[in-house]
Amino acid sequence: MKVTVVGAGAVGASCAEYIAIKDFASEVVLIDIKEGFAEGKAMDLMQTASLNSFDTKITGTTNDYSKTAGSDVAVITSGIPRKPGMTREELISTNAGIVKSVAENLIKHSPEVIIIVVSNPMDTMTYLAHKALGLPKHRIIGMGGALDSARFKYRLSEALDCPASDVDGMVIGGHSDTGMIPLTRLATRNSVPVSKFLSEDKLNYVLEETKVGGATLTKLLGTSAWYAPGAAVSAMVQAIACDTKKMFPCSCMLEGEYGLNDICIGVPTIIGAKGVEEIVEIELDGAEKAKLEESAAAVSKTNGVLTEMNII
Ligand SMILES: NC(=O)c1ccc[n+]([C@@H]2O[C@H](COP(=O)([O-])OP(=O)(O)OC[C@H]3O[C@@H](n4cnc5c(N)ncnc54)[C@H](O)[C@@H]3O)[C@@H](O)[C@H]2O)c1
Ligand SMILES: O=C(O)C[C@H](O)C(=O)O
Repeated sequence: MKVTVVGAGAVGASCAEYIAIKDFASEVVLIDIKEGFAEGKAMDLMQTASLNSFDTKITGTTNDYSKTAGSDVAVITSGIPRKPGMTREELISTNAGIVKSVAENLIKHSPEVIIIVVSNPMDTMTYLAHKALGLPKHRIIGMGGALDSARFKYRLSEALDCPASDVDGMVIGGHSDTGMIPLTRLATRNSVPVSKFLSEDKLNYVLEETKVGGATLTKLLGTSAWYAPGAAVSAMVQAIACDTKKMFPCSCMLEGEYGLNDICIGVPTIIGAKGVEEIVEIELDGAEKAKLEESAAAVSKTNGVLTEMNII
C-alpha cells in the first residue's frame, strides 16, 4: 500500500506520523512545494522508526509527482489554514487553485488512486476535485465528519465525566462552524441514549462546542489544529488500506441520497478498499432534515464561488 500525502505541513505530517505508527502502509510519500520541507519532515519521521517500531518507509519530495506514481491512496492537505477570527470559507480563493492543480497532478501519475480531500473549505474542495477529475464518485472522499465526530465524543465524554471510548456519536452536514449537525438524539453511552444522563442545557452546550471545535482550537493555537485532523484522516486511510468497512461520516458526492444532488456534504459512509463502499441513509427526524437542508444550501452557495472564480 503506497500512500501520498500532499502538503507536509501540520496536518500532512501528523497524518503521515499516525499512518507510520499504525504500521499498515509499506510506503508514504510526502510532497510539498516548499523546497526541502517534505524531505526534512520525512527524514525526521524516519528517525522515529526504531523508537516507534514501524517499518513504513517515508520519503519526501519537493513537487516531483513522479515520486508519487502508483499511489493507492492520496491525501490532499495542501493550502493555507485559517487564522483566528476567519471562517474556513474565506480560504477558498487561495486553496481552490492549489487543490485543483494538485488533484490533476496526482491522477496523472496514479490513475487508480483514491483521493481524500482535507484542505478547506473541505466540502467545496471535495466538490472541486470531483468536477476537475470526473472520477467515479466512490474514489474522492472529503474528511471532516470523522474529525467532528471525534470532537463530539470528546465533548460528550467531558460532560458525562466518562472515557471517550464509552461514547458513540456522529456529526453529519457541512464541515463549517454553522453547518455541522451533531446528532445528539442518536448519541449513546454504551448503548444508553446520552439524554438519560445529560440535561437539555448540557446537551446544547455539547452541541455548540462541537460545532465551533475547529474555531476554538484556532483561537488557542493561532492556526488550525493538526493532531485530531491527522488521526482522523489516517483512520480513513487505514479503512481503505485494510478494507475494514468502517463507518465514518464523510463528504461524498450525493446523487439523490438524503434528497440532495450535485453536492459533497457529510453523511454516514462505509469506507473500504473501493473508497466509499456505501452511503448509509439513516432516518432523520424533521428538525435534523431541516438542518441538513440548511447546511446543504450553505455549501452550495460556497460551491457557487468556484463558478464565479471560473475554476469549474
Ligand atoms: N478537513 C479538515 O477537517 C481539516 C482539518 C485541519 C486542517 N484542514 C485544512 O488543511 C489545510 C492544511 O492545514 P495545515 O495546518 O497543515 O497547514 P500548513 O500551512 O501547516 O501546511 C500546508 C502545506 O501545504 C503546502 N502547500 C501549499 N501549496 C502547495 C502545493 N501546490 N503543493 C504542495 N504543497 C503545497 C505548504 O507549503 C504547507 O507546507 C488547510 O486548508 C486547513 O484548513 C482541514
Ligand atoms: O478549523 C479549521 O479551520 C481546521 C479544520 O477544519 C478543523 O476543524 O480543525
